[in-house]
Amino acid sequence: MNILDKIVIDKRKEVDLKKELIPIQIFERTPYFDRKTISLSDKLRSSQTGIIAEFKRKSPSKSVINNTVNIEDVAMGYEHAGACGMSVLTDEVYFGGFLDDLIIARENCDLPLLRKEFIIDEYQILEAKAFGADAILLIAAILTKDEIKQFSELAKRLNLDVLLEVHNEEELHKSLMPSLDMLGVNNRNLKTFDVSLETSKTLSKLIPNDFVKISESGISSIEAIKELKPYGYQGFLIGENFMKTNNPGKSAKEFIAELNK
Ligand SMILES: O=P(O)(O)OC[C@@H](O)[C@@H](O)c1c[nH]c2ccccc12
Repeated sequence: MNILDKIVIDKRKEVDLKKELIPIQIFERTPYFDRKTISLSDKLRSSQTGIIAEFKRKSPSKSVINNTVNIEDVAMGYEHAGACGMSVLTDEVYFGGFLDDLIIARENCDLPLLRKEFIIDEYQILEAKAFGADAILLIAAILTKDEIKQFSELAKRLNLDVLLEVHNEEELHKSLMPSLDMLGVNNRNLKTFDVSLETSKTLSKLIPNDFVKISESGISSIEAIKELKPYGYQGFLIGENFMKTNNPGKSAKEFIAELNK
């Protein structure tokens, strides 16, 4: 069994338990549920740099990345740095994140927030809205075509943007549909952890231009971004490169300033 299969099995158990503890109707009565969201895809379309900076404490491929910084400081730091959006990992077991991180980020910055989660149930989409997210991630590798359609249409009804993540041609073909806003190519294979920017380059020409294209993972230099831009990428999702430093906001600021030169 690969790591992705394992994550999905654990996630199913987690979501089933949560559903018993906190019924879905509670989310509809929370203050953020009717909040006017900020569109990440719109911001990326008009951005020069397109950096989506991620808050990630640990990962299955790297174990601990940063256990000391707090999310308040990082959310403020990423906004001050000029990031276009912020991605918040909410999976606890494998990535050391919490759903509360989303609320804390929401209270400390006005960036569009992407809930980075292994979404396998509509419940998690309502939860994302209640906890202040502006966008959700859907991972093609763990969803059927029907699920992608059903989940993305629900997200649209809640005014959440949808980022659909693919890693190969087959996943891309089953996923293209109008209810998606952004198409993300993950340079990291979630089953083997191999990272290659070539994945973004090869898949770019198969993504129609009505979707905002995002290159995800393994981006650690200005050169990488300059290399990817000609392939039509408008968004760049960067986690570890910022989070491995003791001041992720500061390193994002330096990176974005360099990119703007
Ligand atoms: O830390 P990196 O290599 O810059 O990667 C960030 C982000 O792309 C990565 O965390 C990610 C992309 N897709 C995911 C799906 C689930 C969990 C994590 C991810």
